[in-house]
Amino acid sequence: MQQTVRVALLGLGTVGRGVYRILTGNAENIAHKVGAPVEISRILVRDLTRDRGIPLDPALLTDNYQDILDDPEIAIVVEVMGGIHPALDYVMAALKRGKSVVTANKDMIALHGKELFAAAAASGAGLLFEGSVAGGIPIIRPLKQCLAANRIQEIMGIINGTTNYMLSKMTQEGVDFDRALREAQARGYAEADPTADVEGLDAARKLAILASIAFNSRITLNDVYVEGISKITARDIAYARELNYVIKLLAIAKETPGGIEVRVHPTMISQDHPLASVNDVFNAIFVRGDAVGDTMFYGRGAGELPTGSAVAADIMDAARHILHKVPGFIGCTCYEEKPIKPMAMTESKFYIRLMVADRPGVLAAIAYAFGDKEVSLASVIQKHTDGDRAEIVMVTHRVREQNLQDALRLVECLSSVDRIASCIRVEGE
Ligand SMILES: NC(=O)C1=CN([C@@H]2O[C@H](COP(=O)(O)OP(=O)(O)OC[C@H]3O[C@@H](n4cnc5c(N)ncnc54)[C@H](OP(=O)(O)O)[C@@H]3O)[C@@H](O)[C@H]2O)C=CC1
Ligand SMILES: N[C@@H](CC=O)C(=O)O
Ligand code: NA
Repeated sequence: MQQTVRVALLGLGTVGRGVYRILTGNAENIAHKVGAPVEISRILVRDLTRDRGIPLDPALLTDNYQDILDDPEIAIVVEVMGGIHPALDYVMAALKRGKSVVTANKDMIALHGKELFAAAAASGAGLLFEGSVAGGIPIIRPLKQCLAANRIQEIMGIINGTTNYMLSKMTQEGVDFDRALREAQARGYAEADPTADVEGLDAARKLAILASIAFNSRITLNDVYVEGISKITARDIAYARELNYVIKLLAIAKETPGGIEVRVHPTMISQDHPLASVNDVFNAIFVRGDAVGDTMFYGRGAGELPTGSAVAADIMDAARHILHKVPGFIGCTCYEEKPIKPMAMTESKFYIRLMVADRPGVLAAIAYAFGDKEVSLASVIQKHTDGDRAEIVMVTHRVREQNLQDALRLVECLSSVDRIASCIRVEGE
C-alpha cells in the first residue's frame, strides 16, 4: 500500500460530519479501493469550542485556513462550508497551489465554475463536485462520463430535497408550510438561508450546473427561470388531488430549435407520472440522450450521509489521481455557446385558480378573455364560497407562456374577478 493521502475539510456541519463519519468508519474499505489510506489531517471551522457530536481529536480543528493551505502534506481540500466568500477564495488558493478540491457547493460552481475549472486546469489539480447536485445521487459523473457519447436532449427532475420533503409533508399529512420547513431544517436538508430552497434558487443553481454539462454550453443562474414553492397553498394541493395531479418543484432543461429551455417552478404532474411517487428527501432526475434513450437517477438528494457518500467518493477519485500522478478529472466541457430560449416562448398546460363574483356571465367573460389570446380551456371547476363569491379552477390546453400571461392580464382587469389566486404549470402529459 502506498503512503497516506492527506485531506483537509473546510467545514464540519451536516455534510462535513457525514464525510468525516464515512472516511473514518469505512477507512479500511476505502484504503483498499484507493490503494492507500485516506486520512483527515485538518478541519477548518468557525467555532473551535462547539461540541461536534462525533468522536474527534480537537487538535484536528483550526479556525485559520493558512494552516491548511501552507501544509504541503495536505493534497486534497474538501470545501463543505458553503456560500461564496470565503469559500471561493479558499478553493482558488488551494487549486493554485496544486491541491485537488472536492466541493458540494452548488452556489460557487454555478456562479464561478468557469474560472475554477481554468484554475484547476492550469495547475493540474482535480476539481470534483458530485455532492453539489442531488446529494447522494450519482449524476455529475454519469453525465460527464457514462452518457458522454450522447447528445443530451432533456433533463427533468426533482433536485431539491428540502422542498420535496415539504411538499410531501404538506400533501400527505396536511402539515403547514412553516412546520414542514422547520422539520426539513432540523434534518439538515436546508441551506443556511432556506430562502434558497423555498424560492427555487438552490434547484436553479443545480439545474444550471446540469444543463451546462448536458448541453456543452455555459448556463448561469440568471439564465434559469425560477419560481419557488412559497405561494403553494393547501387549497391548490387539494385541487391537484381532485384533478389527479400532485405538485412538485420541477427543474426542466431541454434543447429545442428555439434555444435551451431552463426553468424551475412548481408543477402539477399526473399521479401516474414516475416523478409523482418521489417523496420526502428523495430526488429523481430523468435524462434523455439521443443514443441511450431515457434514463432515470433516484436517491436521497440531501442529508449528512447521502451527501457525504458523494463527497467521499470524489475524495477517493482525487486520491487515486494523485497516487497515479494523472490529472484524471474531466474539466470544462462548455465548448459551444447556445442561445437561451426566452421563458415567454416556452409552452405548458396551466392550472389557474380565480376568486370571482358569483353572478351570471362571469365564466363567459373569463372564457372570452382566454379565447382572445388563443388560450383554450381543457376543464373548468366552479365552486361556491361564502356569500356572493365563487372560486373557479381551470386547466388549459398546451399554450405558449406569452399568450397565457397576456390572457391573465385581461382576466385580472375584469370587474367580476377579485384576484388570480394561483397559476401553476402542468407538465408530463
Ligand atoms: N445539507 C445538505 O444536505 C447538503 C448541503 N450541500 C452543500 O454543502 C455545503 C455545506 O452544507 P452544510 O453542511 O449543510 O452546512 P452547515 O451550515 O451545516 O455547515 C457549514 C460548516 O462550515 C463551517 N464554516 C462556514 N463558514 C465558515 C468560515 N467562514 N470559516 C470557517 N468555517 C466555516 C461551519 O463552521 P461552524 O460549525 O464552526 O459554524 C460549519 O461547520 C453547502 O455548500 C451546501 O449547499 C450539498 C448537498 C446537500
Ligand atoms: N438544500 C439542499 C441540500 C442539497 O443540495 C436541498 O434541500 O436539496
Ligand atoms: Na450527486
